Amino acid sequence: MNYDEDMSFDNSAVPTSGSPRQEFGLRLAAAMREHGPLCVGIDPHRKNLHDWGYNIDAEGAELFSMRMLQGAQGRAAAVKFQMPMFERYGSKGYAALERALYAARQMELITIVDCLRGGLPTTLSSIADAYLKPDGPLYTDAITLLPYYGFHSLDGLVNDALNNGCGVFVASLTPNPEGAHLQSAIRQAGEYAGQTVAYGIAQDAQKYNAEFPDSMGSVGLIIGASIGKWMKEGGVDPAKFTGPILSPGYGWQGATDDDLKTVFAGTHGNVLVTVARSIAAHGPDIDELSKAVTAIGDEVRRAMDVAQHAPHPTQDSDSFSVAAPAVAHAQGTTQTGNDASAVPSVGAGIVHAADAIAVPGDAVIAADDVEELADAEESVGQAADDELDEAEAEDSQAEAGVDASAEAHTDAQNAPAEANAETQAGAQQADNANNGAHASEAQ
Ligand SMILES: O=C(O)c1cc(=O)[nH]c(=O)n1[C@@H]1O[C@H](COP(=O)(O)O)[C@@H](O)[C@H]1O
Repeated sequence: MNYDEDMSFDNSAVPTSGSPRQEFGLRLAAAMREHGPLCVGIDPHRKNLHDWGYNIDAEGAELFSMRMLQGAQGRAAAVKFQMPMFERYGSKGYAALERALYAARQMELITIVDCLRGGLPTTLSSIADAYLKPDGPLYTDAITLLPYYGFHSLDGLVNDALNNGCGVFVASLTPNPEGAHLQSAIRQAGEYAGQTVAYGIAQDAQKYNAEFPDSMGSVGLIIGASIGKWMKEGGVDPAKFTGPILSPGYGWQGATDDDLKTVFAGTHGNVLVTVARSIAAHGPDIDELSKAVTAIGDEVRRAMDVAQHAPHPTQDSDSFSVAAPAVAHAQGTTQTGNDASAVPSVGAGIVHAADAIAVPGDAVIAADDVEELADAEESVGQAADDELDEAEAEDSQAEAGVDASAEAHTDAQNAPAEANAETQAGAQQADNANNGAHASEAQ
């Protein structure tokens, strides 16, 4: 089946550029149409660096990134950098991330920096300056955000992102069990009183996307691929969201093709599936990484193709119709040439917490099942926690072992030389990208 022909958002019918506020969604949709819905997670975790025989330092993180980028180039729509895994090395780590971002842009990969920031508007304006402005040191296409000061605490940053042609992904229903407990809590007051925390987040994000109803928006959500059991409690229906959805959890964290098909049934070609460790496990050989990106990309593409053609999981008549967005259009910009007839009608509301969601391939989640599901989730959560503890323990051992024996370890001895060579290649790309950036600034 030709994925291109089956994108629910026929973005070939909309301009590839238009209002800056539309730009990230359009660029990401075009990249997903060309390369499929995979986002390669670049997580230079100490265990990954150790397994690849690299030093656990900024140089190791940069070398790791350059190899992951080469595996992803031309095979995946986007890459996502796990920012704290660079930050841990201080200024050298930031410099490594800056160079990796430049290299990724030169490779025409959409970049997301996973910094999961949140806070009050004054704090966030500095985050926008760092990441979302063309002259920012860590300029990227999109960043991830936490909305737990309230979604509107993010409005200034979201507008900065949109006005600069960038996007954001706001955590909504994350795959960790405690996250589900928090995010499915019922709000006591305010606009969304009586509905879940996650519902209000999704609804507020959707208001921005309603600005461009005929194409994928630029304000995204993070919805874990393994949250099937929590969809009813969470009160968020991914099929009614028209911005991009960044979905971690596939592969290493246990989510399968069936989970993707279930959780994202009826979505619109707007789900970007992040995979990090299941790809890194094939490194450091670039051919092997490339093959892994292609193979996992194909799996994810097939699953999402089924998902987006699955019947909409809920037909609630009380669907919310999203009010006109309370955001201003960028001055002097216009939206042109959208062919609304080429795009299916997309309900812009997000399902109410009390509405049941019929999950294809699974049972309709009924109220009676909730207790049973909660028990099941606890055991899954415990298993996941145990696995994480084990991984952490393994990581500490690995790090202790590597740190102690770094000088004697043959691989570790080889790594810096290789790191230098590749870092120079990355730096060269960064220089070229810099030159390009300066050239375009000069124009
Ligand atoms: O922000 C994220 O992307 C994220 C949010 C979340 O709730 N869970 C989650 O796993 N992630 C990230 O998604 C990636 C998943 O990596 P793997 O589990 O190795 O494929 C990692 O970079 C995680 O930090």
